[in-house]
Amino acid sequence: MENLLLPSENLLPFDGLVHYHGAVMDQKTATRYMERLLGEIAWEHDELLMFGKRITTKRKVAWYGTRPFEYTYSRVTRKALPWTPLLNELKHIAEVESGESYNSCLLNLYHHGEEGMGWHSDNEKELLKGAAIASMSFGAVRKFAFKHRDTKETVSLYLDPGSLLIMKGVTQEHWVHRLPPSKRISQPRINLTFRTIA
Ligand SMILES: O=C(O)CCC(=O)C(=O)O
Ligand SMILES: [Fe+2]
Repeated sequence: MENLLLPSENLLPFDGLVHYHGAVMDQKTATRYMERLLGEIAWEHDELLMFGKRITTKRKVAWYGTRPFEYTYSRVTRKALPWTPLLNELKHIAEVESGESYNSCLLNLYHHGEEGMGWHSDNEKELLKGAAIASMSFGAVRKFAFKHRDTKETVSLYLDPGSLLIMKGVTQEHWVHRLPPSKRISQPRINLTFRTIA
């Protein structure tokens, strides 16, 4: 499926700014980065507290920072792993494309389409409020959706390998987003969100 969108267009009708840049590298380069990310990142199953119980996610995650930041989500505190040359290359691409800067990166590995992420916003207290978040995707094409907290309006698009999606302004205050599961997809996908810890 095609997204006929220009990066200059805001995908949201109001209350935030979301720009889809599409692929920001050629597909051979994107495939190479997918392989390197699979091999070089310290992937771990995520532990969450849900209804007071400790649960382990099927998807794998990793969190890296340019400094040893601490970050708490779903009541679990984590310390950022030390920055790597690979992440530096990808952060540079995200910064040049978006004209913004970042100091940390949360990575998610979805082994196949049945793994996804539920509705949430990226509004953890450690994040610099209003700062841009750059989402870079590799591997399987997956659908990504936004839903307005009050009007329940939804906006969705497909995220291609090597693509960049920028969320900024008041987006996280008014919209939640998710990666819906899809039974038909058997290939893995990796997503990186470059963020700014205050
Ligand atoms: O995998 C994605 O595209 C979304 C990831 C996400 O929303 C997050 O890490 O907060
Ligand atoms: Fe998110």
